Amino acid sequence: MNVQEMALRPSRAVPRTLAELADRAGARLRARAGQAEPAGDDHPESILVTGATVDSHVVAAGDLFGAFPGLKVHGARYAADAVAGGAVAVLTDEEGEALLAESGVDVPVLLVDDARVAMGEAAALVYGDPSRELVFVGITGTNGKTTTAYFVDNALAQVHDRRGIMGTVELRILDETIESPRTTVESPVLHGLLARMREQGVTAAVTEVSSHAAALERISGVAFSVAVFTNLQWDHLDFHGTMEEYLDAKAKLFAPGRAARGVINVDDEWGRRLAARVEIPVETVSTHVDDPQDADWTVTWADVGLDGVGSRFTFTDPRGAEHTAEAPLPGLVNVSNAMVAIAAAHAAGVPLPQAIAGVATAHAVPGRMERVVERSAIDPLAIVDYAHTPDALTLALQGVRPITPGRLILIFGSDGDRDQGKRPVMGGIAADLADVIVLTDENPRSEEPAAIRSAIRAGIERARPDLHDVHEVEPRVAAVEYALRLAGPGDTVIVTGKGHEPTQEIAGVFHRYNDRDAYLAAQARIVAEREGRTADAGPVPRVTVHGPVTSAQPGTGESA
Ligand SMILES: CC(=O)N[C@H]1[C@@H](OP(=O)(O)OP(=O)(O)OC[C@H]2O[C@@H](n3ccc(=O)[nH]c3=O)[C@H](O)[C@@H]2O)O[C@H](CO)[C@@H](O)[C@@H]1O[C@H](C)C(=O)N[C@@H](C)C(=O)N[C@H](CCC(=O)O)C(=O)O
Ligand SMILES: Nc1ncnc2c1ncn2[C@@H]1O[C@H](COP(=O)(O)OP(=O)(O)OP(=O)(O)O)[C@@H](O)[C@H]1O
Repeated sequence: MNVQEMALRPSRAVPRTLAELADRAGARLRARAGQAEPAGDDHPESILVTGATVDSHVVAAGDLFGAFPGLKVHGARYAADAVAGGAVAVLTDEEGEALLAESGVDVPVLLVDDARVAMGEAAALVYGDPSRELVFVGITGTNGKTTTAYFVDNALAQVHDRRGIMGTVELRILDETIESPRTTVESPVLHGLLARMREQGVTAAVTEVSSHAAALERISGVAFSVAVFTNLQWDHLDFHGTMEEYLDAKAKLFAPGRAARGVINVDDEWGRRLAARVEIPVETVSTHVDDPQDADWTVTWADVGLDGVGSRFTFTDPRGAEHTAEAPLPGLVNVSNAMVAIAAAHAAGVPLPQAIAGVATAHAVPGRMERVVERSAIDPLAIVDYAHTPDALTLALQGVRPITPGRLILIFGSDGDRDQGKRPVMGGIAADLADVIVLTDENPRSEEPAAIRSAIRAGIERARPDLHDVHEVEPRVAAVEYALRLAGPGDTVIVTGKGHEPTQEIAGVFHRYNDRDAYLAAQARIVAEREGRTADAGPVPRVTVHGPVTSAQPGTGESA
């Protein structure tokens, strides 16, 4: 176990017996795989468990190892490794039990039908049900989870000095932060982290809940104080199949027993469907001034502001009283996120004036509408954003248009090994809403990068048949610099898709890469050249200009 992994658990756990775990998880207890019900001296019910994991790489002495079918392989295949690492028992399903028997794994087995659900319950018990002892807010939705989570965290800060946050960007306890492996960690890690938080005096925490996490039962055993839904947009259909199934996954967060109460944004049809079907007490939120929905919290007026910093808005609360509030990031989507965060923080016990003040002063969220180069008399505004779905891209570009006197220059691509259908759609959106497109790579993963770009280009071409102002540039680090050099002071450069991500995955290899760092390095070279200083040699761009360049005058916003 390395230092980072150790930080994901409490330093001490009250030992639980296998009998207690079997009871909580609804499991049958076997002395070993393939054996009938235990009897006599062979009975393992008093064996003590002090931790839980589903990953043989991070097992600790005294752990319960959860083995369930993955997408590639059954976890029971790694049970022998886990036992060698100190696991004292394995929780698994029938298929797993057969695999354990085959490989001669000789520890007691907790046998269940659904090992993912049971593992969450067992881990919750092992770590003492920490989610029940904190104010714990879970946020789901296709877009806006991270932003809303940071807004809620800032609102909670008004009344809770000691907090934690778990999501795509980081896992943070007080001031200790580590890179997050994914949006929502596996259930034993979630319970372990919460237990560590409790140990450190944390009284309130927020987590993002991805639809994968809900579908794969990573939130099993968790009790949320407040469950929050932002929106449902086209994404992840490669995993969920249909939008209905996608909504079903999100709805798990709102199940009775899982969350005490809910806050649901009903701007979209999916939010309205969700609000209509959940059984827990729910407050609804409507944030679109021009398409108001019947809701408890309603945004009545919003001014996006032209300074690029944020927006002011007014809203009515469930009692009908009107309030003025601020969203600290640009674009109407952030009015939505701010409104939802205020309602969520209020539902989590933060008095309304403090919730409003906390959200208004939320710090920059890494990689979400993050301004990296500020506009000046000589420089463009340069923004990093995480938009990687058609709707998010539309909203991001619409959000920056009002703060762009010149040209809107978009640098983007699309992920490999993920939903392919969105590629041409996003190309079409870019063609409609950006002036200049710098098409590049995102995380190609195992796919051929040129093929991904070509699928996006097909969508661009449908909307912009002459492909004017479409530049294809690789690698991404060079595309960022290329776009920045193309831009003049009135222009806005926005790079979307990777947000805060610290790596770029190409052909199975994770290379250290970050959009913000790419901007900063490029800008440093541009400034050095401007001042006649020697700059390091920047990345070499491989460029294809696909059509006529019609807006060559940097910064004027006018076509040549
Ligand atoms: C689709 C998905 O969620 N896959 C996750 C899943 O992988 P898998 O089913 O292929 O696992 P597997 O390799 O078959 O292994 C099965 C079991 O054996 C265990 N194992 C495996 C190998 C080993 O040496 N030892 C070991 O113990 C694994 O921990 C696992 O429990 O279980 C693995 C172990 O927990 C995860 O790492 C993996 O997440 C991968 C990295 C992933 O990319 N997940 C994405 C899709 C995801 O979850 N994304 C959402 C956000 C989506 C969004 O909103 O953008 C997220 O919450 O991050
Ligand atoms: N409420 C919203 N509705 C639509 N798009 C949004 C909203 N909030 C933010 N976005 C856009 O979606 C991008 C991702 O936002 P954010 O990271 O907050 O969402 P997320 O749900 O955490 O995404 P992911 O699960 O992919 O990490 C932002 O960079 C922005 O472009």
